[in-house]
Amino acid sequence: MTGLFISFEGVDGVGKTTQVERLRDYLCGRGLTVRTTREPGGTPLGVALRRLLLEGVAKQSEDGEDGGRGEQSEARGNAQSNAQRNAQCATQSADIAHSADIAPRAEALIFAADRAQHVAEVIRPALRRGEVVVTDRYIDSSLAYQAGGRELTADEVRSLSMWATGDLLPDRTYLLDMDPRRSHARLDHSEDRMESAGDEFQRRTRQAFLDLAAADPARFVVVDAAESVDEVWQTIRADVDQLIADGYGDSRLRAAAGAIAAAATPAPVAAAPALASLIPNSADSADDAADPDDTDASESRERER
Ligand SMILES: Nc1ncnc2c1ncn2[C@@H]1O[C@H](COP(=O)(O)OP(=O)(O)OP(=O)(O)O)[C@@H](O)[C@H]1O
Ligand SMILES: Cc1cn([C@H]2C[C@H](O)[C@@H](COP(=O)(O)O)O2)c(=O)[nH]c1=O
Repeated sequence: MTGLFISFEGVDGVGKTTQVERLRDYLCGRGLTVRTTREPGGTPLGVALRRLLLEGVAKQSEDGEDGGRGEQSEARGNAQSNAQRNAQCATQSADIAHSADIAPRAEALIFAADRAQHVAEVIRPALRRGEVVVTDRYIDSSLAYQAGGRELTADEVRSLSMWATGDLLPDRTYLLDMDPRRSHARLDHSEDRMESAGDEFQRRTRQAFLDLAAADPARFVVVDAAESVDEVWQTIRADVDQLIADGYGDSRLRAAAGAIAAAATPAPVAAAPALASLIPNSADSADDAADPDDTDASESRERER
């Protein structure tokens, strides 16, 4: 039996984390097991990768010093000898003291590595247990930021991510959309490496998200994130109620559809069985999500995009 896989997407500060928490509380309150998680950083490996991606790597001066960040001695030694080699061969090398910290392709690979670990360690096991997985960012962030923002090709980034995940896509993606200049103003921390990529980068990223949503209306729901927290939540809640009532997920979710209808309807006792009877029986289609290492697994979530 499969669980239900939901992702939240959007540019920085649109309110994803806020709505992930609302959805978790709502579904937990109805007796479902909900696993909330995020990218990058949903696993111990991911936490280390997140630090690299958001804080960047220490710049090396020509004499090999690491700018005071105290990197591990082995890494420093390697970089130092590179710096020395560069100094001897100045015509063929960039000045590493002033080079960009992470190249776009390297960045895409690190996000994909984070996602591969995340799917293997957290998402697939939870879906196999029939849980609801709610992730704060997933593959569409790579398509929007690394393809839209950094201007790698969408095909490259998609192939990389689909390989990393064994083609696992969410059942539903909520795209919280608003002008990044306004959403960034909501942030109460200093900008990280991605957030400080510039207005034009953020504009391209937002547009890429909107293009992705337009191309896959069955998976995406676009929500106006400039509305209040409550208004945004009401839109999501209405959709998730419908999603569950329509029969996504396993029998526990179908049972929950009755509970949700009961909570929302003044005459719940009569309404719940009627709703349950509308939900298709998915006993023969529901199975494990596809696993790159499990050739017998269902392909219900393996959708080519
Ligand atoms: N609809 C809203 N209206 C006004 N403020 C909001 C709204 N939603 C969230 N906020 C506030 O905006 C800030 C950012 O919200 P949140 O952390 O949920 O965004 P996010 O999209 O997860 O950000 P990030 O991309 O940096 O992880 C928080 O202070 C939050 O309370
Ligand atoms: C998954 C993913 C994320 N990003 C970017 C988007 C954000 O700027 C940061 C993550 O920070 P948050 O506070 O957790 O939102 O990383 C990306 O560029 N590509 C990705 O695949």
